[in-house]
Amino acid sequence: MTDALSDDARKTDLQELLQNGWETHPDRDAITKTYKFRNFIDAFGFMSRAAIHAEKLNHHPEWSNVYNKVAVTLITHDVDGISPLDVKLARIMDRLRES
Ligand SMILES: C[C@H](O)[C@H](O)[C@H]1CNC2=NC(N)=NC(=O)C2=N1
Repeated sequence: MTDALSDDARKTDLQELLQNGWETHPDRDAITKTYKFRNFIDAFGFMSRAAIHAEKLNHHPEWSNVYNKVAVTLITHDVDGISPLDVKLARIMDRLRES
């Protein structure tokens, strides 16, 4: 169990993610991003690497893949909103995307 993202962290951590291509979900207190890759293998490789981190954190993305795109939504179901775990996983995914 984790806590919802604090008001302070919404002004700092969340803003930083919004500068980096994340968007707030229109209907939920969640963040979304669609990553685009060169091809399906690169997209699936990203998902495989992200999945290992997600499992280690015990925090799992809602995501879908179509060919070279991976659409990600991050939310913490336990708090029905964004928590520090979503910030953590978002940063990891951005880092994996670059490598
Ligand atoms: C019981 C288990 O710890 C919980 O269901 C975890 C697993 N993964 C999770 N993933 C996400 N995204 N949100 C959660 O609240 C969550 N909870």
